[in-house]
Amino acid sequence: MAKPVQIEVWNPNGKYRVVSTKPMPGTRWINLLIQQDCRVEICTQNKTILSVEDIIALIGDNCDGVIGQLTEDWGDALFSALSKAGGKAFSNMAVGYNNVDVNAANRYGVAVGNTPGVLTETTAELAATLSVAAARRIVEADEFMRGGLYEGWLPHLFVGNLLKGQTVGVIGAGRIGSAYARMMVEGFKMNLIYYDLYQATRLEKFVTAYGQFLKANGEQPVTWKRASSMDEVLREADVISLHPVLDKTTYHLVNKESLAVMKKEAILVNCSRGPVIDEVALVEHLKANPMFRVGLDVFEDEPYMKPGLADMKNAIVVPHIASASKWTREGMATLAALNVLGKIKGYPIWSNPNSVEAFLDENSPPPAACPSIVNAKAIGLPVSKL
Ligand SMILES: NC(=O)c1ccc[n+]([C@@H]2O[C@H](COP(=O)([O-])OP(=O)(O)OC[C@H]3O[C@@H](n4cnc5c(N)ncnc54)[C@H](O)[C@@H]3O)[C@@H](O)[C@H]2O)c1
Ligand SMILES: O=C(O)[C@H](O)CO
Repeated sequence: MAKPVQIEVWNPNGKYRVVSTKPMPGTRWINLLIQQDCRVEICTQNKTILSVEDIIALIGDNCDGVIGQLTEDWGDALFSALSKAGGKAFSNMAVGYNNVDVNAANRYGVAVGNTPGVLTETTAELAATLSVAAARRIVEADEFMRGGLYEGWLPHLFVGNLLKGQTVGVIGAGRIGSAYARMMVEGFKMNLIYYDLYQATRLEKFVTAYGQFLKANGEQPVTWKRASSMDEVLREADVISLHPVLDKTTYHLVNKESLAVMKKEAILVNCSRGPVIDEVALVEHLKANPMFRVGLDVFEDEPYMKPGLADMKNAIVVPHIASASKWTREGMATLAALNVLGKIKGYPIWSNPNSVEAFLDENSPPPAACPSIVNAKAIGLPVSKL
């Protein structure tokens, strides 16, 4: 049994007990819970990643629901503890839920919530930021200036990659991948090639329409192409951004062999999950190809980087901040809380997890529904008709 953990309690006499394993941005998520007669217990322990034992101690012997984090191992042990405590509601404060054993949750009839949609543009904006920063060697140039090394303008100083008219590649053209693709096409007039298991029809229509607009104005139209394989994207694109889910089909999707088919001066960006890239192979590729550049927000062994990565000047590395805007993180907290609250109150599941704006309007009460439950069908939850 882990030692008792530090907690902050809201509405101590609430009928339902909801635990949050981390303090989360904003207060709307707390108010929405306490207004519905929940006692909210927030773990304030100064420990970045809680262990299974820590969370079992938090759950205790009476708990109606838990809001957890992507850094936590939500499997049989935690869902068993939550079920024994009388709880059937869990939500990740994240859209990705590869840290959750959904089959284990199904065995205990626990709903698994996630937070899609609210973080789409914020995440895509960081992927675009890393793309441009890598293309124009911003971090290297900043360090050069701060190091007092600048002696005046030079023709070859920090020459990087032009984006306009080049090809942007997207692996995983879902919500975020499509938003990123549009930013790079509409913002930098790049041509798109994407690979996904499903056709990104809406994205294709946007790019077609933008191309027609440019042509009507006497400019070179942009184009799109759906690749028949991931390698086709890696071979043709100048900038490639990874936005698939992490599952057994995308683990080490980018490896030594796929890196070898990429252009020697290509840019690779990863704002999905670290294990989508074989990071050991990436470090070797960066060492052997100084003109190849990466922008990484996620890492295979977070919070650690594989040996050598931190020394690479052709790598930009940031600590999993792609969804880190105030509005977005407060919205994620709200969606996660409403997933748990909705399950506790017996609400149906929202019919479109790609459109969650109704839950984010601070001036009106949220719909009486769970924004996004990934195993709703498996545990027989009804879908809202709202
Ligand atoms: N770095 C961050 O802070 C951050 C923020 C948000 C999301 N994410 C990650 O991004 C992922 C995507 O989020 P989303 O909202 O766009 O999800 P999404 O479900 O809308 O899109 C994921 C896409 O990946 C595609 N895909 C699945 N397997 C594939 C494969 N083998 N090859 C190619 N494509 C494949 C799916 O068809 C889908 O279109 C999340 O699962 C999460 O892990 C990271
Ligand atoms: O999956 C997610 O939502 C991110 O990794 C955190 O925002």
